[in-house]
Amino acid sequence: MNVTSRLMARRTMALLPQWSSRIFSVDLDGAPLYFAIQEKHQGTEVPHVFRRVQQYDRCYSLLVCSSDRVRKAKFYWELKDRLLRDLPRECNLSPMSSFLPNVKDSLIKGYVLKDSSKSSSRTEGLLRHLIQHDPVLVCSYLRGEDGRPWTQHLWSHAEGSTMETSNNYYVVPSEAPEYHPSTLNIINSDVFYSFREAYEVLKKCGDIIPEATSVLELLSSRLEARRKPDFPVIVIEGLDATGKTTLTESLRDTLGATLLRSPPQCLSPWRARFDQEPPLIRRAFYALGNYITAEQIGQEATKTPVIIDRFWHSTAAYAIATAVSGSVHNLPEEGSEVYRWPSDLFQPSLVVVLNLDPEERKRRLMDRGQGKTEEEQELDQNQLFRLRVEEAYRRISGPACVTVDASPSADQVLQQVLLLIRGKCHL
Ligand SMILES: Nc1ncnc2c1ncn2[C@@H]1O[C@H](COP(=O)(O)OP(=O)(O)OP(=O)(O)O)[C@@H](O)[C@H]1O
Ligand SMILES: Nc1ccn([C@@H]2O[C@H](COP(=O)(O)O)[C@@H](O)[C@H]2O)c(=O)n1
Repeated sequence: MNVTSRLMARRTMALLPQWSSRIFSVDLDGAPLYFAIQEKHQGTEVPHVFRRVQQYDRCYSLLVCSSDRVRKAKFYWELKDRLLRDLPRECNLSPMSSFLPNVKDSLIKGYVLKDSSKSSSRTEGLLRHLIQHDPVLVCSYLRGEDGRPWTQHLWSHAEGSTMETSNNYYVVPSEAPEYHPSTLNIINSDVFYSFREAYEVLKKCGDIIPEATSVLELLSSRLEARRKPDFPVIVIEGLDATGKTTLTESLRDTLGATLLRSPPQCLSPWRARFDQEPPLIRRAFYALGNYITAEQIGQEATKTPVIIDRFWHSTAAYAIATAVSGSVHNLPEEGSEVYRWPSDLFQPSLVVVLNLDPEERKRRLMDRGQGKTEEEQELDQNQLFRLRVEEAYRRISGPACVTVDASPSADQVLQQVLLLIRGKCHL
């Protein structure tokens, strides 16, 4: 190793402080399996994940690292498609992450790549290209010989050539952490707790997503002084096809109220565009939508009661449920700061969540027969995702939601919600 190469290798390591304190998590068949690394060879136990990849000839990991969080999010979002397109057919990808246990914002995402193609040249050529041009750290994993454990080798690149670091790390089993790793980065990456945080993300996107600038222009006049509304403000929440539109329109007519929604109408031209973006950008867009709706509430609630079709609960619950995989036990625990209401966002007088049996919801979706967003399809197909969204709704606090059974007739649901409104809001 010459001096430049040594420097490059050190710089690569510096990108990941406390490399050997990190835990690595690989999602195989939806369940995370953990391993750690050690500088010294102790014991011979092979982590479960490496027993599962034995049949592959070669194994690599790619972790996306960049201090520019917009670039990092975009690159990670596009990486999977790129790998699936360019890698040999015999390669298999699984989501992977690395984190410092219980350290917020320490999560780094990536993939484990298992390769059983005849030759390593195509895969390694692609990996070399990636570390030269993109914010990615590559490691290869080698099966130990003579009873020695697997080793991890970090790749670095200098002066036109790629090399593996000479100091190897031994791969060892690790306990599952107390909290699911994806909960570490939710705050201000998936859920935004202030106008400023969400605004900053869209501002940084301006040069790569021109639509972000148009959205920001709509926001420039916001943040007028907030005053307590004269009339009650009631939010109706629930999964798609639970009856929100039907109920909010009936409430509007019965109460002589103004009906608003989040995201507001003025964001419609850009919604489909932001739905294609990675969670960091997509969620910032929806978060800002709530602030625009809050502005409209401020104006309307001086004149009439206001009914809102979706608001903050939707933004936070879907974002949390998407960030975390697997069962509801992987969600941040009840009472976690992840479920708190943003301190600068208007708080409605009442939030009602419509709850519906999954089979009846499916029936209503079929009857309606409209196209579905990817997230709606996911809700349909993935019952764990649906359970996570419902549980996240329930855990959000300040204001908490009141659950109403949406299975009776539309009129019965309306009467039930009117009772709640009259009890809580003295209408
Ligand atoms: N209480 C009810 N009983 C039976 N059918 C209902 C009831 N409420 C609504 N529906 C029907 O279910 C379908 C979905 O209702 P609606 O569009 O109001 O749901 P939604 O929650 O607004 O959906 P989305 O979030 O996807 O817009 C519609 O066809 C509607 O007529
Ligand atoms: N305040 C909101 C409203 C919606 N979302 C996201 O949109 C999807 C559901 O919207 P529908 O128009 O289909 O009802 C859902 O996937 C949410 O992610 C949001 O984030 N915030």
